[in-house]
Amino acid sequence: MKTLYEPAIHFQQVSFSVKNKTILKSITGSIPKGKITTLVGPSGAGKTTLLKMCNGLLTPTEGDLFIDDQPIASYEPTSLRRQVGIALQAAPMIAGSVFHNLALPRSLQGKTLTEQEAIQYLKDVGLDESFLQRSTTDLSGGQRQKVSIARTLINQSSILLLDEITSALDRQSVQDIEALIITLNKKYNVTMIWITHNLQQALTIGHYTWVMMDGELIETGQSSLLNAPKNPRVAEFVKGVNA
Ligand SMILES: Nc1ncnc2c1ncn2[C@@H]1O[C@H](COP(=O)(O)OP(=O)(O)OP(=O)(O)O)[C@@H](O)[C@H]1O
Repeated sequence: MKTLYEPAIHFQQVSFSVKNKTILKSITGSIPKGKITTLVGPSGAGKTTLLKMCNGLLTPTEGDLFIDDQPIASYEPTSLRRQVGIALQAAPMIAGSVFHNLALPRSLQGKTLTEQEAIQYLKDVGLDESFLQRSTTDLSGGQRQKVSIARTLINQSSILLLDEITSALDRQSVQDIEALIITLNKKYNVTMIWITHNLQQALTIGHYTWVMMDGELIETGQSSLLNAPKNPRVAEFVKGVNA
């Protein structure tokens, strides 16, 4: 398939069914390399299921998925998880210090993270070195999300999956995380897929947007498509959200 941009991820007629229920229906499309693609659609549309395909947490029941032009099945699972990082709304952490959590991805590979490196990663996400020894249980929601994002940087992932990472945050923290994601995208050229229910966020943060409905990919294009959708199903969805 010819695309105008280099794809980081390509879905070729990807379907996913579980217990006779079809959750994803023949998804075909490409996620552009180095850009932010926002993924929107009503609750239950299949957004998280699609995201989980991208780092091997779920496997298509039909169709093919390619990362950097290679079939996803050809990747060794742990190296795939390193290459494709994920940050979730709940920003799950293990009990202990921020440093302990940052060092975890390295220690899983039998490697160490120095304090100096950890401080640099904290700086990348706008936290100073005093956070290094803080307990993760004492962090605010926004700070937790920043640590969770810093943890994904440690693997130097080329693709980052973001699932509703600002949904539980106050307005200031939402703005901080949005600015952080834009900065990191530019600095490290990371391909990002960001699921959001906030259409304004999808529009302003995304370079590109995918719209899903009932397990189908019903529209893709530059995020400005959300301003004046030509597809009547997208128009109805946007109108419903903004009502
Ligand atoms: N393991 C499973 N078994 C059965 N049904 C599932 C399973 N996983 C997901 N589903 C169903 O598939 C549909 C899509 O779920 P998914 O979480 O991908 O949607 P979503 O668009 O991310 O929704 P939301 O915006 O509410 O998070 C939903 O109807 C969900 O209940």
